[in-house]
Amino acid sequence: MKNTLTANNNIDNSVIDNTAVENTAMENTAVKGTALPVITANHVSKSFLTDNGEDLKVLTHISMTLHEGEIVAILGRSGAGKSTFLRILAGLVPPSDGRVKYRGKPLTGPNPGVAMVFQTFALMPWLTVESNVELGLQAQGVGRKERKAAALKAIDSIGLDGFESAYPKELSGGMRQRVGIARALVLKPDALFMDEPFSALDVLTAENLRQEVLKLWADGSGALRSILIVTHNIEEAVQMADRVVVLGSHPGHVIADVPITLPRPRDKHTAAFESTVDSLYAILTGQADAARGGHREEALSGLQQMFADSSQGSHSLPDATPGGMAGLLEIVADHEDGVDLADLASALTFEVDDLFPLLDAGTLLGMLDVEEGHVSLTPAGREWNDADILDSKMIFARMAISHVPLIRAIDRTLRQSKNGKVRGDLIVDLLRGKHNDEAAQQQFRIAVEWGRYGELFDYDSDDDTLTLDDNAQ
Ligand SMILES: Nc1ncnc2c1ncn2[C@@H]1O[C@H](COP(=O)(O)OP(=O)(O)OP(=O)(O)O)[C@@H](O)[C@H]1O
Repeated sequence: MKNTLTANNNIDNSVIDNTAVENTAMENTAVKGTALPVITANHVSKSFLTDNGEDLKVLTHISMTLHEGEIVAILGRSGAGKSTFLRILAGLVPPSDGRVKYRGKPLTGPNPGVAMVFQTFALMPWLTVESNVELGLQAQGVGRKERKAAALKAIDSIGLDGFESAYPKELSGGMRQRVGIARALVLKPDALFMDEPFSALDVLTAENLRQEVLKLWADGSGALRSILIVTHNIEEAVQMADRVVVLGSHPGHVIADVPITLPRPRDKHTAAFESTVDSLYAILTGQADAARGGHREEALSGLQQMFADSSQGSHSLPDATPGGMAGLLEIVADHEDGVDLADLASALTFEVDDLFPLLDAGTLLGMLDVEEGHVSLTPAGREWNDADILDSKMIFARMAISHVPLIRAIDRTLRQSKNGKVRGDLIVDLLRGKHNDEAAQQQFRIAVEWGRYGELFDYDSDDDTLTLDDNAQ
């Protein structure tokens, strides 16, 4: 289902507001309807065969178009299938279903209009900067002289002048990624694909490089035309993109396609920027909430059913500790009317998406409300925050049993067993019905942590036994 925002006037689903765009980037910016499509995806789906021979559906019915001169960000949580989608558009992986076209022609192999920049730079350590940048041209059979001239120009354009003869190991992370970008630019691609290009860099370096890429895109030289960037960083998406395509998970699907009409260059510290970040955050978390809603109507019957149900919808317990949640609630409680996510993140000097697991855990437990990027305590959250240690454990246990199907399932399994004991492996095996091995172990670990904190049950890893806590009997 498509998610449309109307509350925020910086985001709408109409055409881009031309008057709002202040810099020369406007010439470059696609005004959809007039700009030609460069790459189109039509109902693209993708499944992978897992080691145990099952089909893992990663993407389902994704349609989108990248227009000439446009910057599009694909935003989604880890595992949503963003990189897989990018690789399909680049022609590096075939879709299981659906079609990709480049300039109107169906793709049958690597996309000739695309050059990629990777998170991990992917440079050849034995080659100099110049040779790394020339690689793609060499593969295209471009002559030596021409290759060198083009490489030096690309090196210069991204601020690497003077480093032509250096080897990757002599460069900082930021400089290495500049080489990665130069290597893509030298090919003069119709579309530059960037897969989390700044996420391995420190905050300041990432910010500088983002600005330089935007400058190059806007300078009218034609070095950079369309850009497709994959990111899980909402602020990055808002800073860079004309349009943000938000992917939901399991399997990856489009939940929103949102034009960003903020004037460029964009200032992160304006109210308009922050409210755009908040609105996108609401789309991402709204998706999680909708999925979670499904749990509450479940009628539990039988062990297998209990665990199958406990893994449905939201598909996993967020990896957050009760202590971490308590810490977050304490900070939110300092603000009587709640606090904006962006402010909360910046007060903690983290990025908004770093808070996801804690926020998800708080909302899952019914302790936090997150609406349109504004976080506040629910009455139960306030009660938990104000309680002394003993009461706080009881409140946590109550909320976990009523809101978290997996905790409820373990609690019921223990109560139904004659001696109040159950082997951990049994629970992990049941969880494997819905999760891969690693995720099943992780879910078990988180459930034990939460169950222990609420004094519902305990786990002895030496003999792999879960037991009902004395207080819970
Ligand atoms: N070649 C493959 N074989 C099997 N499964 C795969 C393969 N490539 C990706 N996957 C699975 O597809 C899912 C989506 O992966 P993908 O890397 O596309 O997600 P993502 O949104 O880019 O995540 P992240 O932000 O963590 O990189 C994951 O569960 C991953 O394990």
